[in-house]
Amino acid sequence: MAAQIYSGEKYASRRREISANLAKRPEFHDSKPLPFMTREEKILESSRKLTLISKHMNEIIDPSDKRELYHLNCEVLGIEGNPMALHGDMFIPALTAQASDEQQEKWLSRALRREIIGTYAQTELGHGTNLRKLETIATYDVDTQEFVLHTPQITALKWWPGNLGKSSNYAVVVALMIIKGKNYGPQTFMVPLRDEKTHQPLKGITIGDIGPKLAYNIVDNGFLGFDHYRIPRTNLLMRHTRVEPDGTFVKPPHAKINYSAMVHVRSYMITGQAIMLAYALTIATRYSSVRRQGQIDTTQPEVKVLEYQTQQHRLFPSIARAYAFVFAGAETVRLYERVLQEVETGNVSLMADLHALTSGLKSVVTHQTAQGIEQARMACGGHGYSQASYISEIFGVAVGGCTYEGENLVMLQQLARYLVKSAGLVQAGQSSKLGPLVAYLGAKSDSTSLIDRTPTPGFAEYVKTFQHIARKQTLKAAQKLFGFMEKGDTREVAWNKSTVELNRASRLHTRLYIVEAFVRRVEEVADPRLKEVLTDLLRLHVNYELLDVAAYALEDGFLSSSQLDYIREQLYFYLAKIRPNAVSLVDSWEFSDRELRSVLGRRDGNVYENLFAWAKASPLNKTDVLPSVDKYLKPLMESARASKL
Ligand SMILES: CCCCCCCC/C=C\CCC/C=C/C(=O)SCCNC(=O)CCNC(=O)[C@H](O)C(C)(C)COP(=O)(O)OP(=O)(O)OC[C@H]1O[C@@H](n2cnc3c(N)ncnc32)[C@H](O)[C@@H]1OP(=O)(O)O
Ligand SMILES: Cc1cc2nc3c(=O)[nH]c(=O)nc-3n(C[C@H](O)[C@H](O)[C@H](O)COP(=O)(O)OP(=O)(O)OC[C@H]3O[C@@H](n4cnc5c(N)ncnc54)[C@H](O)[C@@H]3O)c2cc1C
Repeated sequence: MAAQIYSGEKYASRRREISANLAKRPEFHDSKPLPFMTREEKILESSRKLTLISKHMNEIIDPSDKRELYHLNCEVLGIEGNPMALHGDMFIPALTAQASDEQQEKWLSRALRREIIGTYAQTELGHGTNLRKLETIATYDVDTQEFVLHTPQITALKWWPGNLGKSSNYAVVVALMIIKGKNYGPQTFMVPLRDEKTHQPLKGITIGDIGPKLAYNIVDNGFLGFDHYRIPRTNLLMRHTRVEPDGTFVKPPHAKINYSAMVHVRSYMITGQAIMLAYALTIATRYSSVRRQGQIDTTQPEVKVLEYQTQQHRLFPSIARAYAFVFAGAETVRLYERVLQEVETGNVSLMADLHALTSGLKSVVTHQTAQGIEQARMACGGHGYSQASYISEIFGVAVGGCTYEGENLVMLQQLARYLVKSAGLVQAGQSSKLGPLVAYLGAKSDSTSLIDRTPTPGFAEYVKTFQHIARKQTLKAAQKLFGFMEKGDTREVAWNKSTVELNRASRLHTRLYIVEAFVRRVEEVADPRLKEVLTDLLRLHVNYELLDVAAYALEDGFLSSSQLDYIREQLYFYLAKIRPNAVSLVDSWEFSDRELRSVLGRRDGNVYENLFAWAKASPLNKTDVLPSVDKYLKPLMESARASKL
């Protein structure tokens, strides 16, 4: 099963080897539990381990293999980030996709050798979503052939970029490019921030950390201001866009080609989110198979809480989603790598499809992941609320994904633009022009769903039902938009009046895609035992997801209430059928205890002993009487006692 999750036996077994190697190297392990450390201690500890990784990486992994590096980072550094998180996630991808060969020789090679540390500085105090209204300006000075970076007002301060505050000495900065008074929109520049030897900020740069956040606090998200700060013309990233010495602008082959670093993260983060969801479910499912509370048969001992149907309903659909997301994530990464290669040859034809797909997936997956993690926390009762479970940190890190790389409701609208165009083609009788991701929009629905109308409905009946729902909602939302426009609204006003419906269409389209990705993967599985378990999980998935969106199919009679009853019964049947395999389904992700960092979710199942040992190690228990008691509580009690006398 691990080979299914990790798209092949090779990587699955490499993960095991890497974990086994690290188990023998105590210097790579957390020196104490992360929840017992201050933010400063965590950053120090993470930097220590980062240095070890840089020194010994070649002995443990193939550093050219992104996935091996990712696993090494998960084991050693964990999810709370590290001082070079953005260096790998965005700085290097931005240089790879946007720097010219010459620029890559100068900077990318140094970045890859970790001679310099960089980040991606785009968002500002006043603007994150609307990139065209960024306020940092890069004005071209033809005389000196330099760009002058400037922060004209407080809202123009860069704000949020990861590792900008304290760790990075370079950044890929996004600024509005002005040449001879003309605004050429957001462009990307390579900008030195700190002296390479002293790490002091360079003259003209104001820089610092933005303070603690909900989670992800090892990362020093930062602020950055420029005071007429000059960089050479050749620091504009010029793989696709160019500015000649005389200020002539040479257009890229696609207007949004500079957004590639964002598309990179959106493509990879689907897998990252699946893994965080699986972390939380591993903890909650293991704990639920140890925790005993209450009885189902009063003549029998107390049961494991995993026997309760409600507990299964709380956890198992999310287990299925974690599998579905990791399968969908593998597809997005493949498409991203393909588009990256094609763009290199000047072919930008798939950029719009990739952008639409990743915009929808990032939104739906992060939202459902956060929901699933929070349910997993609640499924652990009181102990879920303790940081010993580590689920609150997993939640905090994962839920950030709803905001970063494009606020979810905004990104759903990006997909909606694509769907509306596709609906326009259908309306114009040009369905043959629809791309493969939306070809279903041009098909005709059956009059009713065939679920429960054939002896054993296959996945095709479910897929058709999801297609019917997504198609109906897309065409309806597009019609609403077109209707407002016909009545005289501008497109923008009409759009704003239709966005709740349009975003619904985007979600339904994306959920259909996720179901199809799951079906595609299960169909490929050859091993019959594995296929049976995955088929059960997929059946749970399709029934659960369909119930969740059934209102759309009930309202036009595509599904009847008796079919809905059938779907509910199927769901309950598969909850029970999956129960014996539930622990194996989460164990198949093969997370080591070190990677999971959860006292509650350890493989040995000794929950109570482990919790007690953890509590005893809490910094508060170092002494029996705290200074706060000596200083305040004792005098308070003493004076209360004295006044009674
Ligand atoms: C196993 C590995 C796991 C790895 C896991 C990694 C986890 C990493 C963890 C943590 C890292 C966190 C790092 C976070 C970083 C950041 O947050 S960086 C900042 C991100 N910011 C955003 O995402 C901003 C969102 N806003 C936008 O993207 C844009 O403003 C916009 C909303 C897309 C609008 O852009 P713009 O105003 O320029 O657009 P318009 O002029 O209106 O044009 C819209 C048309 O452009 C098309 N478009 C937009 N983007 C793209 C694209 N990228 N590619 C192709 N086409 C694009 C869009 O479709 C419209 O086309 P149309 O007119 O034909 O409809
Ligand atoms: C953990 C984390 C890490 C980050 N790392 C980085 C980084 O490394 N580099 C970087 O540059 N940035 C980074 N960011 C910033 C992040 O990309 C932005 O916060 C994000 O893109 C959202 O933009 P915003 O903050 O401007 O939200 P806003 O756009 O102000 O959103 C506020 C509300 O307005 C709504 N809204 C906005 N526009 C529209 C619209 N057109 N239609 C309808 N509703 C709208 C949103 O849906 C939301 O409900 C990070 C953020 C976080 C949380």
